[in-house]
Amino acid sequence: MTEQNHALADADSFDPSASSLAGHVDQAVMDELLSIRSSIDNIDATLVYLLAERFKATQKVGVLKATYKLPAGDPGREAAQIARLRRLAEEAHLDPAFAEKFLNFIISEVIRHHEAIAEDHQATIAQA
Ligand SMILES: O=C(O)C(=O)C[C@]1(C(=O)O)C=C[C@@H](O)C=C1
Repeated sequence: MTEQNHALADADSFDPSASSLAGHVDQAVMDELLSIRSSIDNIDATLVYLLAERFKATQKVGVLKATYKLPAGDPGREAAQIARLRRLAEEAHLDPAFAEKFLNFIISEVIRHHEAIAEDHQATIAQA
């Protein structure tokens, strides 16, 4: 999404019928598109809630790891989880390469958070 589109799509004023196609396609086609998009809207909202819950859990892991000076990353856990999610993706007819890329993207952000938590923890200890 471009900066300009981002400004237009303010979360508080979400217009489910917003579209650059408005006025350019047949109304019946537009109605069908909007009907499908209502499911996409629910799924995207669910994804945000799911990710928020996941980051709440990994935040706790970050604090635990910082407290006990454990490394941010756990390659053994990552490999096991990636293999599992690739299998689940195949069963669900989702591209397993995409599932792996998506998980790696999330995990790299989690590791960044873990490192920041560990730095804060060390700074707090140094001050005491
Ligand atoms: O389970 C952990 O140890 C985590 O830190 C969480 C998590 C993840 O986001 O799934 C992140 C980093 C690790 O490399 C492995 C897994």
